[in-house]
Amino acid sequence: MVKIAPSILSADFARLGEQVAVVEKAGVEYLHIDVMDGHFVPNITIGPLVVKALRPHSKLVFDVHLMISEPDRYVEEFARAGADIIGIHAETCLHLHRSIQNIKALGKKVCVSLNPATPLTAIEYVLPDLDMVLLMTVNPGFGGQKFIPAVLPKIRALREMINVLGKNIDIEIDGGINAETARQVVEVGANVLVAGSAIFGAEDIPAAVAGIRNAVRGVKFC
Ligand SMILES: O=C(CO)[C@@H](O)[C@H](O)COP(=O)(O)O
Ligand SMILES: [Fe+2]
Repeated sequence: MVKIAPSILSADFARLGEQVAVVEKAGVEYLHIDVMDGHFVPNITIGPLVVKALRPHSKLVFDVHLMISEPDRYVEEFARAGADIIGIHAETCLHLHRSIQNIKALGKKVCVSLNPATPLTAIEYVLPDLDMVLLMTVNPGFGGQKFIPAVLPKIRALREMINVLGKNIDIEIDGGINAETARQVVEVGANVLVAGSAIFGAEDIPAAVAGIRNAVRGVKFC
């Protein structure tokens, strides 16, 4: 089943708790939390304090997308704050295998993210250790950017790699997802969809969630 992960980057930060409750009630599975440091990406967002503040108010799976340099320095703090899945960028890790093991040792699910230009070979030898791979379909740093269709063959190639392994590894797609692009990425093997502006930017948030859900209903990897 396809999971929907609204990104709070496009939420109203002055009413964050309320907005999380709205998407939770709309039936999404994950809450996608974008952490940016102004160094790895040209934007600064939030840290573990916000994760900790939201945790008692939501039962959603907290999917923390770390877009920060030297993520090893912070993973323990995010784990303690209430992250369920911790995602690190391969581009930020000098010792990717070690960083993955650090997250696993904290008892958290581990995700490795790749920018649009980073090849799948960056994760080839660690893939069996991962719970999820996040493929960026925009350059990281901002919500509301245009989907990069050149990533579609990369999604398909990753699904084929995972099928060969015979393991249950999720493929999460992040950037420019709406009802139309959601369908395109699910057709080539994605099963977790991040959507920020398409959900929190909508007049009717539950209708936007339903629109994405309906667009991918019954769509099979082909
Ligand atoms: O990680 C990021 C951006 O770097 C994302 O999670 C965005 O927040 C997605 O926003 P939309 O493209 O869906 O508006
Ligand atoms: Fe993200």
